[in-house]
Amino acid sequence: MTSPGTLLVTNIGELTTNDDEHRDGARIADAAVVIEGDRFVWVGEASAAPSVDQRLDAGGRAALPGWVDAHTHLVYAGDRSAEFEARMAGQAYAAGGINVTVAATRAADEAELERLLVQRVSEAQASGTTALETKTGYGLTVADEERAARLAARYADEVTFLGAHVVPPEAEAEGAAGRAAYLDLVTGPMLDAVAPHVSAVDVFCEKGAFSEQESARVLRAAAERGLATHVHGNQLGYGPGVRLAVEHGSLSVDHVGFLDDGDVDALAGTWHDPARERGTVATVLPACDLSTRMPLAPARRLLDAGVPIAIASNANPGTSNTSSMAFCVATAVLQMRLTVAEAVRAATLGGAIALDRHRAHPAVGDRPERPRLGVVAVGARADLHLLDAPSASHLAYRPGMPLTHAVWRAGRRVV
Ligand SMILES: N=CN[C@@H](CCC(=O)O)C(=O)O
Ligand SMILES: [Zn+2]
Repeated sequence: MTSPGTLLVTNIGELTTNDDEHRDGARIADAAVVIEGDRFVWVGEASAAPSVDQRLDAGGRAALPGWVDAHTHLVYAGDRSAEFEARMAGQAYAAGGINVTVAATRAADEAELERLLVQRVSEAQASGTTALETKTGYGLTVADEERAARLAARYADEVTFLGAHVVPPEAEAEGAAGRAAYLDLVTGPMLDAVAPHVSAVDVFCEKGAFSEQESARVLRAAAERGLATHVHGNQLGYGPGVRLAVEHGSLSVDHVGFLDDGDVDALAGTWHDPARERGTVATVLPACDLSTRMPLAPARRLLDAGVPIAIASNANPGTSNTSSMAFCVATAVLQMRLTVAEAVRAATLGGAIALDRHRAHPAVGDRPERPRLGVVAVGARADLHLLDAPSASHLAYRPGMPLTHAVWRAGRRVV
């Protein structure tokens, strides 16, 4: 194995691969990986590693797949720290705050919006995020949503259309007719405008946002165009979000703070239903739960019921202004009662499953081949996160500490 650009990272004290073939929670002790181009080409015990042209000694540090952040809202302008401060003084979160960001985002010029997006993506990368999904949803006109989707497609691995975030004020002012006209727009011309840039459609199914019937319409329109779906559901109270996601075969339902037994059973059932190609992931957003002072999503209960979960940051200016996946993982361990291995897996492979990126996709039309994410395995994209720690447990054992030592994304060292 001597082709130029081949790199051996060796003397990895503990490597989390997420590859179930490896014993001990898919971890290998005293491990090494070989990266060639944008892929892993060899993974195993350091003593058996092939010799290659470049070699990096990891000094016994722990390594894991880069974080796969499957839920963010990074295309926006403006600041909502005053709303946050009021919330910490006792005010409840309400969907209406989204419109403050919509106004600031519409007012920003494209270069500024792109600068802000790039800054946020680099910030996420600096703490080990190597793959991320981001959503539109702060434009809410055809032109503003198209602009957000187009910009996002330059920097995110997956882009999701969230025209159904809230009904914007100019439509809300027209009452029921304005609402209906806005839904016509979201499921028609707006969806057509963003379609070249997005792989999925999302809807905020909640009081103050979209009803069950309205949300179902959005999900049907996505399916008619062959797009995958996600649902923001059960965030502020019990509701139909999970049920809708299950009925419509969504890749994930996100937030899931308020679940009854029927919701949990329905999600688990999607993974045992032979009529389905795959099930619906429950994506938990611990930083958002804390920042809105909502109960933490029942991640332990979901896992015990057999529901695959993802942990994501939900980075956005309203409910979760952080892209730190390490913070989310530490919270999931310390407060949601996950083991370290479960939390790390949910923030890497879990995110990849929520985005349908745990498997490789062949090239289609203009879209190049998309390699597997969230695992350290031969053929997967070479996304690797080296910690300044001997074990991944330090992510929760030393919460809040800057543990990112080095990061490779698609074979390129970025940190
Ligand atoms: N819940 C809906 N959307 C975002 C919040 C958006 C905002 O408040 O700006 C979320 O996922 O929490
Ligand atoms: Zn969100």
